[in-house]
Amino acid sequence: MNDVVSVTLLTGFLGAGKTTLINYFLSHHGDASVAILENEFGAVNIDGALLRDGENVHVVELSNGCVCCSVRGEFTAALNELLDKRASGEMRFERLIVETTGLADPAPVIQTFFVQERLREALRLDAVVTLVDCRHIQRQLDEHPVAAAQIGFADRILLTKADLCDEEEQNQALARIHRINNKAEIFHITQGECPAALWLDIAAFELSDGNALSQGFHIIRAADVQAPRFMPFRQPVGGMRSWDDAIQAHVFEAGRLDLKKIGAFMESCIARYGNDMLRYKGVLAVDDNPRRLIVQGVHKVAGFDYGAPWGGQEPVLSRLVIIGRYLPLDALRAAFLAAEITTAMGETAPDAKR
Ligand SMILES: Nc1nc2c(ncn2[C@@H]2O[C@H](COP(=O)(O)OP(=O)(O)OP(=O)(O)O)[C@@H](O)[C@H]2O)c(=O)[nH]1
Repeated sequence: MNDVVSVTLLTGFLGAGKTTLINYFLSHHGDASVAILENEFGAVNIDGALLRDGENVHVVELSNGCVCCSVRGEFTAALNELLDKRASGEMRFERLIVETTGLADPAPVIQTFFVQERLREALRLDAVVTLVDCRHIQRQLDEHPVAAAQIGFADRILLTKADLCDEEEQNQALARIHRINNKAEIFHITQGECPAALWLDIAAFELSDGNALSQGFHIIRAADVQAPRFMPFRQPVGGMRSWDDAIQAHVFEAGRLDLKKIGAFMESCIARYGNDMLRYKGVLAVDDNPRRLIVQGVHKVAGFDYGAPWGGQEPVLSRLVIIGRYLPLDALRAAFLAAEITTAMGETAPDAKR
């Protein structure tokens, strides 16, 4: 086993496709020996549950805050713990992928790898890889400065969801990305389909200036414009920057849900509040379906898919996390609960353990 662990910092705004990319990698590299540090903004970590398992795939979850600010100490502790377990043989992994929350500023996360001597020696930051949602990036850049920071720090950019955009929209997104960062190569990917060689072990962090690697894949070279170089944000005096207070993660929980009712709830919620629903994802138990219903969305683009069956022992619990702002929470919570299946006696269905 190599002594130094190669680290990929995977960033990109909420819903850009980070987990999808990791899953694609895992499903095509069954022998992968990898630790994945998953950071979620909300208290409930849905991504961890959506990642594929593997013998040497270790998923560590850090929830309830961003590794760039509120749980930064936990992040350092988690890195040290991973190294301890690797040294003792309890865990085997050759590489580490850190998936930040979609709201994370990469700068303090990058710093973490250089602050402690032990981390500096045992970990090598290979690249900051940023996923950019072609469909939503203009709006994200207009409304959230951190989206620009994520693009600005990228050694490599993977442009997702171009399949949802026409050519003009794609060109506009590219031009804007290029104005922020004109050094990172940009690759189109759809549904995470990306050869590992394009984002893992690319040694782009240290050589990021002037070391453009051409892999002969679908490379988009935006015009060679003179653009201002990206400048990182300054930390405000007196502490860490925290995110716009208006943005919060909300968790909705219930037992089994009536598919028609929850479908109608989601539809009306997205139609009315989609603009303020930055990101939502959920694992739901519906009707008497033995499989989980996975809900995913960014603003008004939503997807529903049946995932793995519920395990025999685990409580059947429907969970929806919405990261949003200005949402009428009480009304939404009541409407969500109203979709719960009840017995003739008015009680929730028997396996709805909460
Ligand atoms: N149409 C389309 N959908 C995509 C693409 N890539 C990802 N998605 C979908 O976008 C949604 C969000 O993808 P995730 O991989 O969960 O995004 P994420 O960046 O991990 O999200 P957060 O962890 O919440 O920030 C999912 O429904 C994906 O299936 C793509 O290239 N095209």
